[in-house]
Amino acid sequence: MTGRPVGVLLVNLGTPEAPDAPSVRRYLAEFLSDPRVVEIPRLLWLPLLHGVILNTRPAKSAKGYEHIWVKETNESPLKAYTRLQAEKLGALAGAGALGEAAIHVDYAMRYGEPALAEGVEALMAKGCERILILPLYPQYAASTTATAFDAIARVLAGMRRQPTLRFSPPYFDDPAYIEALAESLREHLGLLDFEPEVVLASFHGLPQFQIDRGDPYESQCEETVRLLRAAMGMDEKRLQLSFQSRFGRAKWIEPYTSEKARTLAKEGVKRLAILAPGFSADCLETIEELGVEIRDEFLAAGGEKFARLSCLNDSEAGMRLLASLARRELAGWI
Ligand SMILES: C=CC1=C(C)c2cc3[nH]c(cc4nc(cc5[nH]c(cc1n2)c(C)c5CCC(=O)O)C(CCC(=O)O)=C4C)c(C)c3C=C
Ligand SMILES: [Fe+2]
Ligand SMILES: [Fe+2]
Repeated sequence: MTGRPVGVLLVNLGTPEAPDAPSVRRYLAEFLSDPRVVEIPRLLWLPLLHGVILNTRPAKSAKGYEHIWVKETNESPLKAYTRLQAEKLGALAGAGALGEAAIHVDYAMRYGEPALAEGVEALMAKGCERILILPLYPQYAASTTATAFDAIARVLAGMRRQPTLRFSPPYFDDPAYIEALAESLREHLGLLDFEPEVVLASFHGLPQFQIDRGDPYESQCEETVRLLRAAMGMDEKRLQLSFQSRFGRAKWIEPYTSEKARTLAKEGVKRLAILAPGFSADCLETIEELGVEIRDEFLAAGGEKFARLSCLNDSEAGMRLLASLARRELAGWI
């Protein structure tokens, strides 16, 4: 290892500290107060958020988090997988997989803990004057990618001696991403005791007006699926696309995963597998929403076999992807 150390900070969305209503309330309050996430005028939104949503949603969501909580390490799956991704990427870097420089890897959350400021400061304390910020969002949305960069810029705004930063771009069409998804999909389909007639790629949804205002998110999801179809040799009927996790009453981008699953069952599809290529780690939205709610809807509508396939998480394919992204974005620094 030579030269001054370089830092890599993996950034994910955020997650509660405990599976109870007060912790979920704190998390949702921070998340849903972000004007990048909810683009409704503050004067209308804040009374609704504090008067209704934060009094009802936390208790319901806490039950979901309780189901999926990782008891051994006392953290949510999202945090557990993101931490493992950082640890494993650090080990890969230590073994020279990213190049010859000393590379420190850490992770942080846009909302909640560990905070972005903590992550940047921890890397600086290890001597990193150059830091690559790598948001774990394959597709760009203002509500995820842009708000992470906004928040990092606010962290630096308070510093006398700032590090030099690079921001990693969205990787929706990166061959390493498509190959990791294809490898993971092949492996998981091979483990099933049935052959799905349809594989559904379900992405987190967005309000339609955010797309209308210029978010490239929907077209990037479509491009990911187009490339994954090509890599898998699947056609449009076999590998389909939908959007989940609608929140509130506004129109979100369609088709909705819940409607899609029911429609497929009603059209006679008996065996369905769902993957979530837009999530780099399994979380409430994949384990509970897809694995329980959507499964139940599919089976209730006449489906017979259902499988939810894991996200890339800290799998070998997933780690190869992160190493590939980091190696490319660190070019010239290492
Ligand atoms: C209010 C609107 C929301 C937008 C816009 C939004 C965009 C968005 N979110 C993710 C990824 C995740 N979202 C997660 C949870 C979650 N998302 C919203 C709302 C919006 N998301 C809510 C209210 C919640 C909480 C769910 C609940 O409490 O029931 C998560 C999971 C976090 C976890 O701890 O498990 C992820 C991940 C993306 C990628 C995205 C835009 C593309
Ligand atoms: Fe979300
Ligand atoms: Fe949800």
